[in-house]
Amino acid sequence: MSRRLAQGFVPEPPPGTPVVIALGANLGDRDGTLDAAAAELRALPLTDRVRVAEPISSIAIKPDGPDAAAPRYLNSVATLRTRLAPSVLLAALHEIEARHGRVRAERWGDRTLDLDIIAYGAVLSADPALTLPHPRAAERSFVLAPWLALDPDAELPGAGPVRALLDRLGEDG
Ligand SMILES: Nc1ncnc2c1ncn2[C@@H]1O[C@H](COP(=O)(O)OP(=O)(O)OP(=O)(O)O)[C@@H](O)[C@H]1O
Ligand SMILES: Nc1nc2c(c(=O)[nH]1)N=C(CO)CN2
Repeated sequence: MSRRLAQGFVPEPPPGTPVVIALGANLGDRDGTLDAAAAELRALPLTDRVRVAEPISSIAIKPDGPDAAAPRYLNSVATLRTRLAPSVLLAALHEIEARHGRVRAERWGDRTLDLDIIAYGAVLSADPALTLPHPRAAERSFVLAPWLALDPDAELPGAGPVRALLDRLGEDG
């Protein structure tokens, strides 16, 4: 045994990768579902420093644009550190979605819970099964606004400061 271990030195685990997750819900008890999902993120193995933004209400965006007839969304963002690999984290998020009755039918259809990985450290991936950063994050004020509220210095890898991205969306209406 090394002298440091013999002296009771317990090494810190590696700190993990900073990850940003978007949460959205527009069916059912949206508040309750987001609260439960936040608790489930806090309970993930090898994961700590989970912070969750105050949810915002947003109009449903459908493939043809904003849809005032669809139920409004509650959206939030969580930041955390994890030592789970990206694919393992995505599988865990799909399990959480499934526990909340998520059904995948039409594209951008109404849903009880959606969990997307917005960024996993500075990892860039074009894999359709897990594209990083999330390819539509920079266009989504319902992602950028709660993220900025959690972290005023947030940066979307490859796209720049979240504050500037959000300002740009504001100018476009
Ligand atoms: N960064 C990512 N986060 C979550 N899922 C992703 C990501 N990149 C690719 N995917 C893949 O996208 C598939 C569809 O995900 P999902 O049903 O949540 O899409 P969506 O929420 O309807 O649309 P959008 O991707 O525009 O938010 C998932 O099965 C997953 O494999
Ligand atoms: N307001 C809002 N609209 C959406 C959302 C969402 O989370 N919030 N998610 C979508 C697909 O992920 C499609 N449209």
